[in-house]
Amino acid sequence: MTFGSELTGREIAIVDANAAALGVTRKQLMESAGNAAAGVIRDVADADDRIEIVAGRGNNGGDALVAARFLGAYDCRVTLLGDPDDIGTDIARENWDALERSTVETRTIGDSTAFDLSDPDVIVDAMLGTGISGALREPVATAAGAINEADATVVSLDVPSGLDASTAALADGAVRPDRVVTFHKPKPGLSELGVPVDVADIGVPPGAEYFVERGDLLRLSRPADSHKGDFGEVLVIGGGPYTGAPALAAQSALRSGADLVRVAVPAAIADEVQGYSEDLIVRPFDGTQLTEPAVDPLLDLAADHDSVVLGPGLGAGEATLSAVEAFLADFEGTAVVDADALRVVPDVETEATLICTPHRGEFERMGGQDAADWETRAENVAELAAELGMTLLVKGPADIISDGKSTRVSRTGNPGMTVGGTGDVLAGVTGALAATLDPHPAASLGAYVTGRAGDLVVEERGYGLVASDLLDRVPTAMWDEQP
Ligand SMILES: NC(=O)C1=CN([C@@H]2O[C@H](COP(=O)(O)OP(=O)(O)OC[C@H]3O[C@@H](n4cnc5c(N)ncnc54)[C@H](O)[C@@H]3O)[C@@H](O)[C@H]2O)[C@@H](O)CC1
Ligand SMILES: [K+]
Repeated sequence: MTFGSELTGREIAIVDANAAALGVTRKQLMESAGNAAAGVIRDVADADDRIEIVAGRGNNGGDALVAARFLGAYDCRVTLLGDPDDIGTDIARENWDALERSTVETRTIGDSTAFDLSDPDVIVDAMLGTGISGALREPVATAAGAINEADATVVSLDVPSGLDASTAALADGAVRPDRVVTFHKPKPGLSELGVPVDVADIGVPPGAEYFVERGDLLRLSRPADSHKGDFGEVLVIGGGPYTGAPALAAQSALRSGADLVRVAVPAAIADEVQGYSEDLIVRPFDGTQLTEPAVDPLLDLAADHDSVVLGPGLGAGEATLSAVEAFLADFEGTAVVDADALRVVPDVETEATLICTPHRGEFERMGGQDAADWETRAENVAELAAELGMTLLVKGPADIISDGKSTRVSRTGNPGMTVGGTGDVLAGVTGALAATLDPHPAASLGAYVTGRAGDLVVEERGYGLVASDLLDRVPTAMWDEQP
């Protein structure tokens, strides 16, 4: 179980980058795509047919340049819409250069008025794929019109040029194909076209969707023009017997990009928590631990935040656990629940969107079945997540993330991270991500980034890390390795 049965443009980019992270390059995928496309074209064309291949400047065009190489036995002409120097990627350019040195007939046109077709029997539409944005621009618009007018069988690669794979919207003047060969997985909008769609396996490694890898960082876009509040406000509710945990979670949330992080802790430890960092905005509630009287004010405070991190350092006192239950019963926002607060989750009825981050022992206490191998454990996590109706992130050598529908595994992290406090860092990172992302991607990236931060520390200093060492590696793990 991984992403959905149809991949949007954004997910395609993530899968692409994850395949590369797993050692299967984009050029290999392009080669497989072009080969698969050639197979469908052979299926459509007669041996003496005239084939016109119209290639765009992106990797969709690149696929067609590979296909042309496989169709050397046919009467084939390749038209590149633009100048070779405009070709967007090195792998497409390399395939263009190879074609130019071969016997395949090629030409380039930049000006749409020059676009003409030689009355072909088959036309291959490889102008735009999942990289489309907006209405068709020249020279694609004119070429698409000519293709639609032609008396030929039209085969579109990946998607008809003009279909936006992220929204399933068809641009005006989009190519109307007789057949589509799409790569790896169907795309939104294809099934509504009413034409045969071949889904070609192009050798994307099965882990590219299953494992959370560097490609998933593409979900994090910090637009340069962002302003305060774009990246969410997080409320950490914790502390009591422990003071470091809520401070760690809060500092992790800040390092993960949250604009504001408030920390609600018992008044008895407020000064101590503030002492960890002046960046924290401490909101004390009466007493030495969380108890019922604090719940209503906390619900009001939580309503002003995009996400809540509930649990770090709260302890498992009877009064505290019933206060946690009371809070969750009335809370309707998004919360990451960690540590002892997890004890009450299976029994509480709540409208809240929950991301629970148990370790394996806490997972079992919540009713999950632990298992030695992570495949079995993954199935059990999916089962409990479906039963409880929430997203589970079960920490372990391999972190397992599931909402009951999609299950993924993050393999970053190392044995040095069993030290206390890394769970608080994970909860804070996940809480910050949950302020702007859906629960499942927030949990997936929370696990990946926290583990990666721990790996960076060990790479630099060897074992002996303490949880606070992770803090200044979180931004590195989030931003410095974007594919
Ligand atoms: N992700 C994957 O798993 C794989 C993807 N591959 C191919 O890569 C394609 C995506 O390639 P790219 O991301 O390079 O993007 P595209 O090749 O879809 O198009 C990008 C180019 O089209 C131009 N363009 C965008 N919108 C336009 C519009 N409205 N009018 C005119 N021009 C427009 C852009 O300026 C850019 O030059 C896929 O559709 C697929 O064919 C394959 O190589 C195989 C593997
Ligand atoms: K296309």
